[in-house]
Amino acid sequence: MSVYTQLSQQDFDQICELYELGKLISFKGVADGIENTTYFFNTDKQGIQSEWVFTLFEYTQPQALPYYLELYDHLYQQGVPVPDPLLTKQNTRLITLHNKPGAVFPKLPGRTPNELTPELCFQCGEQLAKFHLAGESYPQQHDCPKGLVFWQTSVEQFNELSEEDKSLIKDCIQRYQAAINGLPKTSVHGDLFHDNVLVDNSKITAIIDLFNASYDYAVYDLAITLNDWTLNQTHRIIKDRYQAMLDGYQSVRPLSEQEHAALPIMQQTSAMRWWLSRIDTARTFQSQKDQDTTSSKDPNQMKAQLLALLEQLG
Ligand SMILES: Nc1ncnc2c1ncn2[C@@H]1O[C@H](COP(=O)(O)OP(=O)(O)OP(=O)(O)O)[C@@H](O)[C@H]1O
Ligand SMILES: N[C@@H](CCO)C(=O)O
Repeated sequence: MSVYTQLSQQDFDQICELYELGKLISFKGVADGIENTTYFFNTDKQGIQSEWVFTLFEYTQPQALPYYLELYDHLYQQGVPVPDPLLTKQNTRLITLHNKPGAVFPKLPGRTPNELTPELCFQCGEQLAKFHLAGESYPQQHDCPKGLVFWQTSVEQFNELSEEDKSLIKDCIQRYQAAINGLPKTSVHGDLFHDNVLVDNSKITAIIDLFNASYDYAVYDLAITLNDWTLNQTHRIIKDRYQAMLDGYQSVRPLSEQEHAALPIMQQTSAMRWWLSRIDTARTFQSQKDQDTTSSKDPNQMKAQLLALLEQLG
């Protein structure tokens, strides 16, 4: 479920007016995604029909939105295939609707990939490395709200965690802290799971959902991506996919020796990070939404991933 706020024809007429998009043809809510309300809508301006995406931000911290939207634009200008958020007549990228911030993006071609072939993993690695290189010149820096401080606090506070879970997490945090000194940082996507990529004709056409982006370690971002794209259902590494993603990444941005050495602990950190943030999301849903929470993802999958990665990577 990803339509938390029901939008009407009047809302879309207002959006068309604010962005000078011409006449509304149709609109429909999008059933993917978790955190935001997403709609597709079509317009006609002087006979030219266009497709758009409207996102109403339900949970993203409003003060961080300019950072994300300008990052989209920065990456787009450098040739990374992200949708460039539209400017309104007033030259802003954000509008307010139902007392919440919202933005319009061009609807890019393609669909979430069904099959993560080694060829697609190679392309994803290439695109991520291009993202990291382009991200180096982005002037704004933003810490990930789901970073070290969040891990340290939530491991103490979440009563969903057993004592054994807590020591597993604390051990992971310690090893992360020992590995990071001197690792290069850049603007990272932070959530390049395969459902944040669109594919058309076996080619990646878009990278979407930059709302977990931050200034962070490039190799940590690669680890997040590897964990989603190159592990099987029981969290075992699928070697040809894993190697293909690393090759694709390094064809654009070779990893340093230190980054290579840090990769296993970064993969474990990624599993730990999503374990904690999935618990956090489930808590937020329970406290703020009187509705079906089945769309929030299972935190225990990430605990299992962490355990499997510890077994495989040491
Ligand atoms: N610019 C775009 N072009 C085409 N489709 C898009 C675009 N942006 C979003 N979508 C579609 O809308 C869906 C939901 O978008 P998005 O992933 O941003 O939502 P979300 O609620 O933030 O998701 P998440 O759970 O990953 O945080 C995507 O899976 C994709 O199908
Ligand atoms: N990709 C994340 C959801 C991000 O909103 C997860 O699998 O938990």
